[in-house]
Amino acid sequence: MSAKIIDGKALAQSVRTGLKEKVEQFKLSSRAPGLTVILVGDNPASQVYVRNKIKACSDVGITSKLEKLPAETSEAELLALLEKLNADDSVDGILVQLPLPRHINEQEVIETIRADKDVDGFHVANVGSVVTGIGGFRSCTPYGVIKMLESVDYPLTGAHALVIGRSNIVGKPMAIMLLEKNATVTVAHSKTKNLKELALQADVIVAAVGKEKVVTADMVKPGAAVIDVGMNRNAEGKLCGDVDTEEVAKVAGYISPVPGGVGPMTIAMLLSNTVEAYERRLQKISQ
Ligand SMILES: Nc1nc2c(c(=O)[nH]1)N[C@@H](CN(C=O)c1ccc(C(=O)N[C@@H](CCC(=O)O)C(=O)O)cc1)CN2
Repeated sequence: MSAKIIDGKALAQSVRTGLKEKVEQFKLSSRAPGLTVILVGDNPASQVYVRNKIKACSDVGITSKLEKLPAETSEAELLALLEKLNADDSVDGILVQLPLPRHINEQEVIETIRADKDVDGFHVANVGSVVTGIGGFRSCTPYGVIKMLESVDYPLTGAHALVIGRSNIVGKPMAIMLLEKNATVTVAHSKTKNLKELALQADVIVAAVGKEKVVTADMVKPGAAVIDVGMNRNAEGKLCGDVDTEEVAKVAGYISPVPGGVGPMTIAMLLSNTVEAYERRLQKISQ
């Protein structure tokens, strides 16, 4: 068997085209949606991701602003900036690029962003809303994974899904979103003893560990959908995911590669959340 590729780059482009049309309509009667991105310090990967987010905003017509702060910025200074942005009516979405320098408490920062401007979907109120099924912004990476599975009409109802990794921004919300789609979900992590046994039972595997070749061909049930969320560098310094893509593709039914899979979808779903934040705010104002 040779797996079908779930092309995140192409899917992200089609999401962005849809958003662009929406934003053009908004601009005819009102203003464009606005996103402020905050980057603290000079982490090279974060600089690339932030640049890509700003460019993606511009491509779909979202007004974006980048607040670049030095690595020595204190937590109090960052929180004060967030309070200012929370109160600014021209700002629909706020995003603080992670990771933050070690002296800043990430959770404190996330909780300071107004939940209705938290387009990353990391605020505890948004996580809680998604868990209870009452709405809220969805964390962009797992939201992108769901869109990728839906794009190939993967039947999630009754499927056994294995999420490998339990981070707050990917693993845990991923499990909830798969559950919402009526999958039977298992979450594996660094203390899981029988990973291979669990993986062989799975119809869907989402690998979000941050370690090369955590998922190998001998762990995959023939025909399974394998979504790679890892972002690692191999021995040659080349970007790779958590899945041994070349070998797993011989067994799986669907596979999403790194690069060109979940990464572009993370940015597309950020744009989608920003547009949603804008629409919700307009609705509130007109009520
Ligand atoms: N505030 C946030 N911080 C971080 C998030 C997030 O969703 N919100 N996620 C990651 C980084 N990230 C977005 O910020 C991100 C990572 C990777 C990609 C991507 O498109 N990757 C490309 C490859 C890029 C390359 O060549 O280096 C791909 O997979 O094709 C997009 C977004 C942590 N921080």
